[in-house]
Amino acid sequence: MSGAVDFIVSGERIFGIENGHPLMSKVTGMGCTATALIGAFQAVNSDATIAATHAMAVMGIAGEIAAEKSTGPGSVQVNFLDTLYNLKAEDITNRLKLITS
Ligand SMILES: Nc1ncnc2c1ncn2[C@@H]1O[C@H](COP(=O)(O)OP(=O)(O)OP(=O)(O)O)[C@@H](O)[C@H]1O
Ligand SMILES: Cc1ncsc1CCO
Repeated sequence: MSGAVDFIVSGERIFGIENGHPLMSKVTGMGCTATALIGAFQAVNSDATIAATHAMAVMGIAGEIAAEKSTGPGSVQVNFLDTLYNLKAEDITNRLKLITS
């Protein structure tokens, strides 16, 4: 379930990702983008729950970096793609807001 907090729920395990930016909800197709990223992460991680959590962390962190560089939804859309392309491991370690149950 996506939103201000993304919840990844599977059986007994619940993870929350508190990254992202409200402007992301103003860009049509961000949900589909999240689905595509989750699919890509499934291809390289046999733990589907962790793969989805990692994907949403990258989604949210790229989204908040993009939004910080933007003046509205149009620039968020373009900056999101560039931020994803340029994302560094340190961006994830510095910004990750993970909630564990
Ligand atoms: N208020 C918010 N704060 C932080 N991140 C948000 C917020 N709203 C949405 N997001 C982020 O935007 C991304 C897309 O989620 P959203 O809930 O907007 O999808 P959606 O409505 O299904 O999208 P669409 O229908 O446009 O494809 C997620 O990564 C989510 O974390
Ligand atoms: C189906 C669809 N078409 C444009 S946006 C959208 C929702 C997926 O993000």
